[in-house]
Amino acid sequence: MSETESGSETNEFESEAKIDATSTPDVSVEYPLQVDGLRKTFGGITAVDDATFQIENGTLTGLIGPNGAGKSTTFNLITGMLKPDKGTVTFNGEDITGMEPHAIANKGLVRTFQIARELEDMTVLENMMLAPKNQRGEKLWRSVTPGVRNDVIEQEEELLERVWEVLEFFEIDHIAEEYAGNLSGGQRKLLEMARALLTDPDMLLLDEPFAGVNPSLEKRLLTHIHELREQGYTFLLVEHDMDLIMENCEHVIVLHQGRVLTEGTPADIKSNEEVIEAYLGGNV
Ligand SMILES: Nc1ncnc2c1ncn2[C@@H]1O[C@H](COP(=O)(O)OP(=O)(O)OP(=O)(O)O)[C@@H](O)[C@H]1O
Repeated sequence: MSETESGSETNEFESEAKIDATSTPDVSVEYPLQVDGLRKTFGGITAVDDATFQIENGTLTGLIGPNGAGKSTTFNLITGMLKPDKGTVTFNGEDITGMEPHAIANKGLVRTFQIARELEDMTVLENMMLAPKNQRGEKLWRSVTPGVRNDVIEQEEELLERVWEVLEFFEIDHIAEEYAGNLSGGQRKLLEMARALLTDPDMLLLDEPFAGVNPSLEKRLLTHIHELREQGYTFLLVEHDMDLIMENCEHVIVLHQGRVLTEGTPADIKSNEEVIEAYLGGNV
């Protein structure tokens, strides 16, 4: 375990940094994400088959299902990495079906991405400065006096301020000068989420964010996710660890063979016979 990870155990993961309220999401939409009749086939395989669900604002929803259930494909369809054969994806009331990933991210629907190899040779701070900023986010650091040369400097300063704010929030400000390639698995996950947050999203899609993360850092990541959820951010989480899903999500959607088998509270899901059967009799 790295010094950072073990050191974090002492402060019980309480982050004092708060994300600036001016950048928190609009909470006026009850169901920001709606997926309706989504279908995707690969040759003879139907990966997603008439999937329909909606995600409530400000919630942490888990998307679960056995291997091959269609979770990753669903994520890819929602975020524009894949185009559906049928069905629609609506975000904040707008049909975003088939839009390009960057256009969807600009709307405030963002997924975390692994740090690309070329970014490993850059520091954490450089990774943050190079994080894609969406148009909404850019407005935050746009100067009030357009056309003046000092604008550029002001924008840079505002961006830097925001970068430090987000680094502090995730408690990785002390490794700002560290090369991304030297980070532990868990620290990389924190950086990935910090980069995603810098795009000023309304909703974050997390695909197995705890894979390869040690328990202490997993707890810290979860603390940050809950803090952000309380501030109004909406999360959709794909995760294989059932206990983690059941303990942390208020709503769970179960995919099976590309369809929504059932959805409900963790208690509903745990006692659902069909779900247990879908997992081949395993403990859910
Ligand atoms: N690019 C592809 N080409 C062909 N088949 C694919 C492709 N992507 C996914 N599939 C198939 O679609 C089905 C759903 O896969 P998907 O990865 O979405 O499931 P998953 O629930 O994310 O699985 P896991 O939990 O194992 O990651 C599987 O049968 C898979 O083999």
